[in-house]
Amino acid sequence: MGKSEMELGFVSVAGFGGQRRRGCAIRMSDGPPVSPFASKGKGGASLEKSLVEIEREKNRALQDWLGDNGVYMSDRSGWGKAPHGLVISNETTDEGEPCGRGLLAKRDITQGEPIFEIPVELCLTKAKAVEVFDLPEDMNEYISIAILLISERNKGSDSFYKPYIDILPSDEDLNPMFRWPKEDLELLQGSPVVGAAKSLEEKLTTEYNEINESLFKKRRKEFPEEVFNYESWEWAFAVLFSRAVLFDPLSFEDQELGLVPYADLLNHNPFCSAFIERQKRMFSKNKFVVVYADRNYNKMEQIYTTYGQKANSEFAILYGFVVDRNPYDSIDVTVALSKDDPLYDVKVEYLKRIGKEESIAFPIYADRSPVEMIEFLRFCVADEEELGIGVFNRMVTVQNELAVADMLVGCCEDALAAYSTSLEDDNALMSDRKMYTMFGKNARMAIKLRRAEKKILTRTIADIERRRTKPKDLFS
Ligand SMILES: C[S@@+](CC[C@H](N)C(=O)[O-])C[C@H]1O[C@@H](n2cnc3c(N)ncnc32)[C@H](O)[C@@H]1O
Repeated sequence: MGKSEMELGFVSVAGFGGQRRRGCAIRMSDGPPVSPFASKGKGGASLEKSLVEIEREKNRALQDWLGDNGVYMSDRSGWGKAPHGLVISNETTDEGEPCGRGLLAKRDITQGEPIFEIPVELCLTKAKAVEVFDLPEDMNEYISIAILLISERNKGSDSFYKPYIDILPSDEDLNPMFRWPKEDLELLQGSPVVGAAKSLEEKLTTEYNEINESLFKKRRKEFPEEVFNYESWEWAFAVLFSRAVLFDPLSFEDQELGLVPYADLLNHNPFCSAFIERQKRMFSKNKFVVVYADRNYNKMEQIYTTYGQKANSEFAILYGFVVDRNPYDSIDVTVALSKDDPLYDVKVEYLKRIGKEESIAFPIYADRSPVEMIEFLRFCVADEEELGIGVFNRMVTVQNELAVADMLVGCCEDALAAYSTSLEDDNALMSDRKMYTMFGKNARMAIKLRRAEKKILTRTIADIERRRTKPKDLFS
């Protein structure tokens, strides 16, 4: 049984008005970060009450549905079972940002305790989709589950999954970066994340067009255009990217993608190690998805999971949020052979032979640069003699090591110069809390993300400058 990692965006954006800063329009919200359930204006109190009540009813319906379908939801201990220990909160926050629903401990929970167990039959998987729609066996898992999800949402009250579908974020509340409007992406001018977000959107469009031609149009009765259109396709993928779990990721044969009702209410904490496992039971052919507590939790504490050791850019693109305290944050920096290098042709020829490009993007972190990048840089800056040594996994010569430092500093400086704002500008924007909270959610995430990237680049430069006097220790 391998660890499963949530691959995962919900976001509610209130973008009104506008402010210009160095050519970038920043959309403002009409107030501080708000929960999707908060109300505004006259008559707000009663509206809020009813919205809150509606969302609570959805939670109750989900919990009843889980109980009716084999999940132990009782408040009492059962045979070998502790009372169900969770309650759904509709208004969780992290770093001052609303996170939507989340799961809280209803009682003290002990480290290692199985917090809940969901029968695999309740999960939405490719196998289910193939069963319902007779889809081609070789169809991609994401596409198969997206088709099932769109179909179940459209069934409304007739869907077995209704209580689950009802708690999924709506189209407006689902705002991963690949769905951001152009003006929000402009706030990230210079960041490599913009290209990545656009490329994901293009990929989704291409895939939709292909499936539309090869399946939907050919089986129109089953896949009517008013249901299986690009809007629902994008919604389904945004749900999948932000909520699906990969079971048994380490086993090529057993790994499987699935949406796991209830488990997908767990929010992300980079310091959490709680994992989601699919297990087989003794004396039963049924499998369960189990979540274990990674530590002791006090009553009313939020229970988290980890969505994996991802960079903020990945969280933004797939889930629509960014975390400041992300120890795994990185930024891709592209390093390349110089065309002015007298040995350019020889080096390109060599790289071709070993199947490498002459320009490669590497992730750099606040506290380290990848060994492979340093090796590649040593090769890129090598003179004829150094090239003859042919070993780049350690310092070649002092001169070569210092040339690597120069090149890396140059790449980081170029990357910093590409943004339309400086780190100081972003620090000032974020430290003015009143102003910062007035921005729409996308704008807040964009500022947070570009600031985090600039911090990594600035730290890398400072670190190299500090170590320059001891070339042997520069990259060892
Ligand atoms: C798997 S769902 C978790 C349940 C979700 N909060 C809901 O309301 O259904 C993932 C989504 O929760 C939100 N989220 C999870 N962890 C977060 C965090 N640390 N900060 C901000 N938003 C978070 C994001 O919108 C993300 O796309």
